[in-house]
Amino acid sequence: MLKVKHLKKNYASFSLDCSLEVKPGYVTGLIGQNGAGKSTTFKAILGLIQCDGGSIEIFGQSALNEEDKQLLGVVLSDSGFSGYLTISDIIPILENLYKRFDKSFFLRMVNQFELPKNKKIKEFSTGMKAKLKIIVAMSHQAQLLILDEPTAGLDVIARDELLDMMRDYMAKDDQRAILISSHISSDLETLCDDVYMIHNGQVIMHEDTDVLLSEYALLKVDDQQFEQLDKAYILKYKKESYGYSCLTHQKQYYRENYPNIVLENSHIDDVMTMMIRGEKS
Ligand SMILES: Nc1ncnc2c1ncn2[C@@H]1O[C@H](COP(=O)(O)OP(=O)(O)OP(=O)(O)O)[C@@H](O)[C@H]1O
Repeated sequence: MLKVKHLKKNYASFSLDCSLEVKPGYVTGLIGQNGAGKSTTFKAILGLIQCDGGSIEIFGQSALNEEDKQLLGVVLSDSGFSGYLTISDIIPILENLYKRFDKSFFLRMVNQFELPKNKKIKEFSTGMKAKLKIIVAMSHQAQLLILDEPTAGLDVIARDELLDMMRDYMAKDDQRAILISSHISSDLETLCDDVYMIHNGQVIMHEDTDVLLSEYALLKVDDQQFEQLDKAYILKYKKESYGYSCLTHQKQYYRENYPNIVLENSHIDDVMTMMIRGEKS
């Protein structure tokens, strides 16, 4: 559905070189620190900024045509309707923009999230604006959703509701897909099928979320255990006050061969931190 190969964008003090793929039926996450290049990647995919190299294939083509734009739902941090409009004002705009705009779904979601229909959007709270953007992106039965930090600024309950909404959206059609970025790794862990980690404009890891959660682990070892440890399956290690923490993608190997070592299940945040701050073994 979306294939990005060595997408390049150069700014004065930043260079992006990103490859990723989003398959039909998949929710793919893009995770990275502030300034890692997530928004630049999303904007380049959408043709909103000029690329300096690489290729993008979206819906089997190298550029988005008008027809394909109907198949796309987008949330960007700096996108949205004029703050002077109300939800009632934007309904006819959406009807005009999208052939498959589903007004009853849109209104159902607006009611579910208790968004006021006749209040100017500029008077909405951050969370209300975020909810409206996602509802708009989902209301025309798009095949691919590209969501840059859609849950930013939302409280736990609202985030949960929106994650459920994304799951429902996926469940309705097995050819749909979502590319989503988030700072909140728990969102990605429960929603995404696979995750790309981006750092300084480079993809430093791509893994299925199931594998990440079931086969990756942190070993906590003292200096002596570290010396004796087979490092064949240690991706990164970091010096700690007690010795070392080591990231492995072969939890079972260390569980079987080093039964006395403390082994902690890792979360996406741990893996990300180790991949960025750890030393290569
Ligand atoms: N128009 C621009 N001109 C110059 N530099 C830019 C421009 N847009 C982005 N950058 C730089 O590119 C880098 C990546 O920015 P980007 O917005 O893609 O990061 P991000 O991963 O989305 O971060 P965040 O999570 O903070 O939104 C940053 O160093 C940023 O300063």
